[in-house]
Amino acid sequence: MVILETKGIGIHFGGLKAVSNVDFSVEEGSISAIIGPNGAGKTTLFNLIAGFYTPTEGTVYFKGKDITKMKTFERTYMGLARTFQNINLFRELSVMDNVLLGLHTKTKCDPISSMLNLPNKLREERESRKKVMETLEFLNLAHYVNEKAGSLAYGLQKNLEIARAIVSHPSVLLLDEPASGLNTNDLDTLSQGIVAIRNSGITVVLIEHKMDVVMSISDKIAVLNFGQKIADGNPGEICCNPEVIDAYLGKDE
Ligand SMILES: Nc1ncnc2c1ncn2[C@@H]1O[C@H](COP(=O)(O)OP(=O)(O)OP(=O)(O)O)[C@@H](O)[C@H]1O
Repeated sequence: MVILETKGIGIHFGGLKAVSNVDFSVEEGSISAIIGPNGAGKTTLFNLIAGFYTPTEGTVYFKGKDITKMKTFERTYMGLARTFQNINLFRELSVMDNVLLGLHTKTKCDPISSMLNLPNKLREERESRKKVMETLEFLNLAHYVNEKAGSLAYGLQKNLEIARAIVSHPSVLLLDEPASGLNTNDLDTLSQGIVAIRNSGITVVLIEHKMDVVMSISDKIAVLNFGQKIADGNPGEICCNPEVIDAYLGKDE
């Protein structure tokens, strides 16, 4: 079943067609990748899907519903989560507090209960902390729960961003270049982590330049070039597609 889909989606910035007429669909329970050269429109496509940009053409569907005009937070509430290309943590806050922030869209307590520390507020906070600990354990971060986010090594900070995005157990996780800046040793761990996330029931869509990661874990790959989709298929189909080789794989990235 298709869980996420764009039909004819596009956005123009002045005269620049950053994304143009892109049909992109994601099967529930899969890992999909979006690849393409620098400036091809990958992050812009994510921004259109997540609601950071309003398209100048086309439609976005999530769980069968037209979400094109929905606000970002409404999409998050429906179960669409994302990470950003650059690390976007609260460096002075603890690992626990950073991940707790990822739950704020799902907590139900009203402000008065919060101020008065009413029992339902306390219970909710206990449950939230338990969920955070489970997520940290899942991503091998439990050991760092009380550390400041900014004090963690780069690879752990990237993992922490993923923890914050998945703590509310979204239906779809959009990962923007999760492997950027990681050393070769960390790439295998990242790939295993992404597969484990998918196996836990979260559909994953990633933008990635590291071809080893893309080819080893993706069920489907879509290729963008100059804002347009030039190919999609499984890794075997993509890596021998002449247009893809010409546009991307043949270049040194
Ligand atoms: N808000 C914006 N205003 C104007 N131009 C933009 C904006 N956002 C993106 N662009 C342009 O749209 C094009 C696509 O950018 P985008 O960041 O989506 O590419 P990308 O494929 O993600 O590249 P990279 O792999 O380098 O991250 C680029 O030419 C970029 O400069």
